[in-house]
Amino acid sequence: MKNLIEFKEVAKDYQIGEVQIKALDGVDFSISEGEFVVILGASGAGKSTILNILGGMDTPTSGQVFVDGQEITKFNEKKLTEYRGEKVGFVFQFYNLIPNLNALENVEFATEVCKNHLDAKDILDKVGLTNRIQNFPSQLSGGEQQRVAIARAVAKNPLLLLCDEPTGALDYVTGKSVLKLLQDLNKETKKCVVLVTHNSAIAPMADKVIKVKSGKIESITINADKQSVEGIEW
Ligand SMILES: Nc1ncnc2c1ncn2[C@@H]1O[C@H](COP(=O)(O)OP(=O)(O)OP(=O)(O)O)[C@@H](O)[C@H]1O
Repeated sequence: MKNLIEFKEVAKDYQIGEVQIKALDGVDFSISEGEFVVILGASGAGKSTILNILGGMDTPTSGQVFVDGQEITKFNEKKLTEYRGEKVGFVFQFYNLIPNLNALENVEFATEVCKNHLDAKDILDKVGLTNRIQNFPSQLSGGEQQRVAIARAVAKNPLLLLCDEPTGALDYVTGKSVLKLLQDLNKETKKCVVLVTHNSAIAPMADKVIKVKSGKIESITINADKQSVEGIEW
């Protein structure tokens, strides 16, 4: 299958006073169209830095990143803003919904600027929130808020769905149902999902597992027989 994403020798350094932190150090990997990828590693390994660079929210110190044939590391601010707006859907640990907009308005607000967006109501149906679209975030459970956040990301009809610890604030059962939703959406829409986590137990649900350690790639594994989330226990 065609490569959708390529990281080539990507490095990210932070200078804090006298100390240089190598958040990423020569990171190479590729991701194919439609893949469900889990980026796994301990706290501080560099997972979020990879995701932020891939999402155009951060830029590397050196190296190249290609997405869909374009070198995003050559993009200026304007092109990066377009890229973030049109091509990338984000799902974060703490949902980041707008408190004074209801579920439907949260999704519509995000899709307003996207040319190829999908119908907000249809997507909220798909994530199981048909009867909750008028609710404000404070009137929704954590799991429901994360479903709204996923709907908001998916409704943009992006090229990639990037998820940073999407179940980090949820209990086991709710977290599992959110992972199942992401797995189902990946299967149905064939959109590439990249999910960052420290939970190695969920690795079997991925097509590809990229392990990160101290800013370097420790291993890249292809799961020949990936599993449905329902069949995984942790
Ligand atoms: N803005 C920053 N300034 C200085 N150091 C940073 C900055 N952002 C990240 N780092 C450092 O870079 C390294 C990688 O951080 P990163 O957030 O990517 O790790 P992570 O694997 O996502 O960790 P976690 O699971 O705890 O979120 C860490 O040592 C972190 O302290």
